[in-house]
Amino acid sequence: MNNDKKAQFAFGMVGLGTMGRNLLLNMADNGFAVTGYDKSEKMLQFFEEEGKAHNLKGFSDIEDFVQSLQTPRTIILLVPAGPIVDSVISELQPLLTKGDIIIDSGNSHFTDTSRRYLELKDKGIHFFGMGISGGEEGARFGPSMMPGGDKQAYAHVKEMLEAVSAKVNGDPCVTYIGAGASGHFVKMTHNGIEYAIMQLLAEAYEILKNGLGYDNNQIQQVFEKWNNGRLKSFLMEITKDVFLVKDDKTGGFLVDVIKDEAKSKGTGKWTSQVAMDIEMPIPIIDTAVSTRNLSKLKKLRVELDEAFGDAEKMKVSANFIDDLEEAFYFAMANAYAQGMHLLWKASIDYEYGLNMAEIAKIWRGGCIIRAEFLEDIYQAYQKKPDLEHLFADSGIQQKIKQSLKGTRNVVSSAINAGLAIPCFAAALTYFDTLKTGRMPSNLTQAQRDFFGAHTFERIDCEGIFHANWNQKNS
Ligand SMILES: NC(=O)C1=CN([C@@H]2O[C@H](COP(=O)(O)OP(=O)(O)OC[C@H]3O[C@@H](n4cnc5c(N)ncnc54)[C@H](OP(=O)(O)O)[C@@H]3O)[C@@H](O)[C@H]2O)C=CC1
Ligand SMILES: O=C(CO)[C@H](O)[C@H](O)COP(=O)(O)O
Repeated sequence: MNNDKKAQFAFGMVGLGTMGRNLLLNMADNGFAVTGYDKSEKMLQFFEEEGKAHNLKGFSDIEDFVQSLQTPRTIILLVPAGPIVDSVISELQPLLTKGDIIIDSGNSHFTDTSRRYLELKDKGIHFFGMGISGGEEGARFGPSMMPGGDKQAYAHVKEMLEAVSAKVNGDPCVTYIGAGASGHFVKMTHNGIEYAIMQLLAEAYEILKNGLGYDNNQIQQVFEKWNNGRLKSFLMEITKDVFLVKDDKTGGFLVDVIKDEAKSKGTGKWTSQVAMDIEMPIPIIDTAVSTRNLSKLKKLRVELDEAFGDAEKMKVSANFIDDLEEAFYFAMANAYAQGMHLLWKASIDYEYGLNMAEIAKIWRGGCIIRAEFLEDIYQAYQKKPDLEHLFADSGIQQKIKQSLKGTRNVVSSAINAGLAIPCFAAALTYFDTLKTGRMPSNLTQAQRDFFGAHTFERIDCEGIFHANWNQKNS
């Protein structure tokens, strides 16, 4: 796109909160003339602060906003997910022209996106569900973006999205994800992985603090060291920095005065719900969601803490921190593997046609789950694009094998001490189950047939069987 074309106002933003405001400025910085609309007074404030310095226009009337844009218009929505998205679309729709594009970049549920995609397709409007990740900073200086929708319409937005996205080795952290709601499905899964990694970091903190008795400075140093190695990631980086921040009110560390109840907006829960629907096991993500819910049971936890007593200090060997690094690597790898496995299955079930290597590639930069390990994931799926599970890759297998001893030591030591490490434990039990050639599920099948005549299959011949299990007295 030449500069004259970029200077034509064809891109608009609805919602100028944390994400919309920053993405709009990012687009303007990249030479795109952009128009913003927000129903609140934020709009006027925003354009007073930023309007003069950039190629920006702002409107508080939605009709003026739409009319200010040249066709085909591209309108990005960064408003809260849910009914507000529907209400904005119904306000916009009569004002639009066939061929215009709406991109919903909020964290919408992918089933809402499928519905909106079909409703707008009927009206000649291209609808993209585009996950965006990177928070405030990412939106401003380079997020990772996951657009799904009409492939031909993508050509209209490709250059702009590539320009504003984060870059890794010069490659943009955005790609066409696939048909329909695939963009939002992939973003939802990204957030599921985000929940899992955040919980693993919290459990590492628990082990260091309550298992080993480390103070915040020592904990900070461990995370800092890890962030200089193979565990390097955005979440590790911000976590190490959390332990540096002092509280103005008490003079102590801020982290120590934060209430231990973790909130959530729902994307992690959706990941688990969908995984159950399509029968894909993602127990680390499920456990991370449940653990946030457990954290909310503060009153009950305090009561039971008094009844059952504290965890013990861990009795550990000299190289325990190295074991913990291995355990973190192992559990983190399992969390990414489960997320990728979910995407692999969703791609088949929903006919998304996902390119797993490309997804790993655009997650290497800009997004919340960006991590050194994504380079390994990218390489594995590049080598074998239809890889069912990350652990079927021989390179990954080597690394997992090397981290197993330390993982078993950490998980068993923590469990023996009575420390809660639900996601580390879920990672290990998931792995141990996945590598079990013959599970005890034959017994489950026998029980189902016993009480409900649900039938079973045999290992020695084809067919469906039912047995008379009431033979004890015969
Ligand atoms: N914050 C983050 O780190 C990330 C957020 N997201 C997703 O992006 C979306 C936006 O998030 P975020 O920017 O944080 O949210 P904010 O609440 O900061 O911003 C949303 C903006 O939309 C405005 N708005 C609400 N209703 C309307 C309407 N009917 N017409 C026009 N404007 C409206 C709000 O105005 P008012 O405040 O007056 O209601 C507000 O200015 C959400 O879906 C979120 O889940 C995705 C990735 C990261
Ligand atoms: O999408 C995001 C990052 O990728 C958001 O920050 C996300 O909404 C955070 O989720 P939650 O509030 O449930 O922790």
